Amino acid sequence: CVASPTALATSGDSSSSPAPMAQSAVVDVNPPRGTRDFPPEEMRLRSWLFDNFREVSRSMAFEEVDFPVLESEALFIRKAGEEITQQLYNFEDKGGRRVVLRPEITPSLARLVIKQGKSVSLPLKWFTIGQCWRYERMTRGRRREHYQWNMDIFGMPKVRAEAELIQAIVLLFERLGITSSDVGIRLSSRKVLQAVLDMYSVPQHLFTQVCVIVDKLGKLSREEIEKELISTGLSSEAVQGIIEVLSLKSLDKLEEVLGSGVEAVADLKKLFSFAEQYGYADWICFDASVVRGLAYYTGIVFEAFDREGELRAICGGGRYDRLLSTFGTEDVPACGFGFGDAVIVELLKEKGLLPDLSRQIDDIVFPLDEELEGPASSVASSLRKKGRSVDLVEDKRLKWVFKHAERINASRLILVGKSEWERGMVRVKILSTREEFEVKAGELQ
Ligand SMILES: CC(=O)Nc1cnc2ccccc2c1
Repeated sequence: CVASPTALATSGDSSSSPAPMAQSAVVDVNPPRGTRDFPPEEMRLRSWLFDNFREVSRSMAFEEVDFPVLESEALFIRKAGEEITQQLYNFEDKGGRRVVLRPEITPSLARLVIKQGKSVSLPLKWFTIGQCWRYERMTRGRRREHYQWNMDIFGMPKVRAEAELIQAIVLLFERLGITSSDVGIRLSSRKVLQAVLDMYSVPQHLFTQVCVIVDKLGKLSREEIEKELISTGLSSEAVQGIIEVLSLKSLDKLEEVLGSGVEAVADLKKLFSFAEQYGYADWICFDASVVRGLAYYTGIVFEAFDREGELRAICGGGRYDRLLSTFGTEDVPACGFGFGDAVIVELLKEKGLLPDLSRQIDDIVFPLDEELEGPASSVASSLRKKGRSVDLVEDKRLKWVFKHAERINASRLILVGKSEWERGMVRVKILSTREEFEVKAGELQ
């Protein structure tokens, strides 16, 4: 049966306060659970943040790309037990296709690289800012969508790619006023874990599962981690060996344990020497416990965190040299990061670094009476063609117009009055100096 209007009005979650009980019910005006609206003020902050993402991407000579938010589910079916693949926002469309709202962007990037195949020359440096989704059980009450800035390099096998991506992250933080005493970037390599598993002759097929489990260090207790590792079939020596190596915080100690000439150590040393040359050495530190939670990473991995507070991950990424072969084609070395829109804003709030983003309009054009609405249109139109932002206001009292001018921080008020217009003039009021004068309408700019 069709829900009665009252049922409609009261449906939805408790946080959506239903409109007062009118005869015909109002739909639930809140967005779906876990999603956000962006009214003008929030949208100005989001645009400011995204413009900074874009500016850094431009300065690094990355090209912008984009993809559908809707993707085939097949792109995200992975067996490593990652949280992200256990919370797919998936469904069957009307054509019976298994589709998802994408939980991340890297697989779409890889899909496009494969699709473009031989027609693109490597290396590719691509970026995008896109909405990602997850379907969490109501319990957690966490957000089900966020926007991510992704920067990825395809076809650059050496550590230069990681060095470039870390510079992009540091440039972004510096643009926002965040310093290396606010935020650090922890880095390591999954080849460290690979070397440890080899030491204990752990079969290769367990590698990604072990990575996903070890990534929970800091979220789960050490006992829980050990239990999960044992349950994948690791010997307790291997488990102890892993935990011991992952607690290392110095490259030299790592070299002692793994032996010299290990690829992981060479890569990381190279990256640290690059960091000196780029000038971001004081932002980064080696931390063997960094593995990141995505199954496809194969090499260096990194994440930025706030040095105070609960050490939240602000962004993270790494090398994924073998993702394309999981889609059935030959591998292209790749490296990238994702930078979410939520934690960074929390951090900026805590640091008092949120910018003042009030509205800023150049001109208000206001006809002083109805018969001047036509002339006011031509005045507004010619100013707009000259690139001015113009708010054309009518049917208001002058008192309201002055208040409105203040609210939107207009620079000028252009009054179109009968006597002036008959002489081909308009009255201009500069709102900052209160200066007022007449100008020939045709000469206004
Ligand atoms: C802090 C936050 O909103 N995180 C968040 C929110 N939505 C997501 C959706 C997909 C993947 C990761 C996500 C992460």
